[in-house]
Amino acid sequence: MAVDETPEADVPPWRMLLAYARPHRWALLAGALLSLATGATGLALPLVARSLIDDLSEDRSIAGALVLMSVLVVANAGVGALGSYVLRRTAESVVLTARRRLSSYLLRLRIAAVDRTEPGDLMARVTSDSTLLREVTTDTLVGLGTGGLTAVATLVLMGVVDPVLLAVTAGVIAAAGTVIGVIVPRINRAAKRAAESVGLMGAALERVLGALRTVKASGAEHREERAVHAAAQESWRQSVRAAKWSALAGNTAGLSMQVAFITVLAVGGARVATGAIDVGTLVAFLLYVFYLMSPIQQVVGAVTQYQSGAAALTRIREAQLLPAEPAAEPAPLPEPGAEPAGLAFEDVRFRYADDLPFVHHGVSFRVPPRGMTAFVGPSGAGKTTVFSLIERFYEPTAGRILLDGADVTRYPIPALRAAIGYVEQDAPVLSGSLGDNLLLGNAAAGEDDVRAVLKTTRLDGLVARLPQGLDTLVGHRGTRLSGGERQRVAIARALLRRPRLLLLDEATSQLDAVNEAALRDTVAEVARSTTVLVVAHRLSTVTSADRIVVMDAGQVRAVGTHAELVAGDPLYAELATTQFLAATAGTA
Ligand SMILES: Nc1ncnc2c1ncn2[C@@H]1O[C@H](COP(=O)(O)OP(=O)(O)OP(=O)(O)O)[C@@H](O)[C@H]1O
Repeated sequence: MAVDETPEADVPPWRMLLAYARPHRWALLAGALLSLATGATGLALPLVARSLIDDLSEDRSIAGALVLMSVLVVANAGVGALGSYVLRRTAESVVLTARRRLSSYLLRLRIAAVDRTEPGDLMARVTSDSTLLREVTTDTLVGLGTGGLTAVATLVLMGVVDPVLLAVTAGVIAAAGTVIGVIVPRINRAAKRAAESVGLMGAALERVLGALRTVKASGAEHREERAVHAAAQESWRQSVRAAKWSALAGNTAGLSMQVAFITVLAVGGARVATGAIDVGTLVAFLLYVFYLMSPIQQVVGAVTQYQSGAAALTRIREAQLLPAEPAAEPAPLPEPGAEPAGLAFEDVRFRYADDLPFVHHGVSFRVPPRGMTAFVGPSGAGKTTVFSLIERFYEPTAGRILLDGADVTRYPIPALRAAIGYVEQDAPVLSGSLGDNLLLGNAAAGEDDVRAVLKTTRLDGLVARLPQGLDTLVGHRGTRLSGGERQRVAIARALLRRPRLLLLDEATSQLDAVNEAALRDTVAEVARSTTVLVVAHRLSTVTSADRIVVMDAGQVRAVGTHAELVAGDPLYAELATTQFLAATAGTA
């Protein structure tokens, strides 16, 4: 099953719904047929009732008609139950299809797109918006199909019984249809706003729960609580508004059928009096009017329910229109002993968005395979951005990035990333176990590899201390670990990928002196067989680097060794005496 079907911007929601339903069309058809069979057994009841009345008035036995009626009632209940089970099951499958496609798509979103969205809102699109498709599938697709067909069949039978009374009924239905036509757009607007508010509530909650310590430390619970409550309140208000209009539409349909009933009774009574029709025909017609109520309600329900589904589908489509990376199979990780990669930036210009200033103004440097290169420079100089561009989280506006002489855009993204181990500055650790975190980038890593990497990153002591060892749960974002442990987990994870190119965005003050020294040795060891790039904040890192790239305001201003740069580059000399020494002072 293709999961990467990106809907075009102008695809109407109903076509999206059909696309989601397509894989389940046979089950849907079976459910619809069962519903129709339920309707048909119900539809036969008035005819049997008429023959029962005829039998009565002509003094014939009614036993046969009674047995037939009982059979129809039982069949109606049995087939009805089976039909509704099949439909509910199919509706859940449609929701599952939508959730799978959307979640797969979200995982492929470009980082630039994610930068501009709220994760909580995206989450709401997968969780709550997709749920709305359940009712839409049963109520709209099937309701419209079976309700519509049943209504048409009923109207045809009514026409056979008495065309005049049918005309009366149709007139009343048309008047009600006009009123409902005015109401429907209002339901649509309210449903859309309600869904948006649920998204806002998700975003507000994610914002707070994702940084609860900061919120508490800032004493901002009440303010944040207000934001969440305001979104919840708005969702309530809009849902109530949608419910009000839906109820009005439903009642209009119900009322129209009662009006039709009374009108048919009056007109039909007159026709019986004039002898145009007999009482049996009037009773049969009235039963049809009564019977028509349910499919008409079903059709109106389908139309009103579709409004919230359309709102949800629009929001799902919005998410699927965000730019994503092409779908591709994961690439195999490098073989042990694979050659390290050379890297070059050629006059790279880059800005994070069209309305933002340039961050890189023509960055050029060349890093040979093997060895360690440190990137230094003032905060905001664009060092981390170098790494983001190598990983192709973003694409340069101009210039080229070459890996082993080939433009990085020539590699499939998974193949490019398979060659890279990346340790981000804030050393993110995912909720789950310590083991899950280590194997995140290389699920196939063997026990020996894990043991060796735990030793190099000095995590072996920690794992031995923990009663559950690698199965220890680390909490949301690894909050149950210390900052230094988190960083070492992130490094261990990157090393287990056997990278040809290791990108290490050094945190400023996460490691103690012992661990820092150990890590420096590890990185130096790795650099003997791998290309290592470090955004360096510590003097110890830069002094052990083979070369240092000094960046300032989005450009490379100098390249050299520590001694060369201290002597030759005033900015570097200043950084060396202020920033690096200050950063290492606490850990020395
Ligand atoms: N995702 C983003 N969207 C928009 N602008 C960004 C984004 N990430 C970084 N920037 C901007 O780009 C500039 C360079 O950021 P970068 O993280 O590369 O700096 P840095 O040299 O690594 O700084 P530091 O040493 O403080 O980590 C900064 O001015 C920052 O505001």
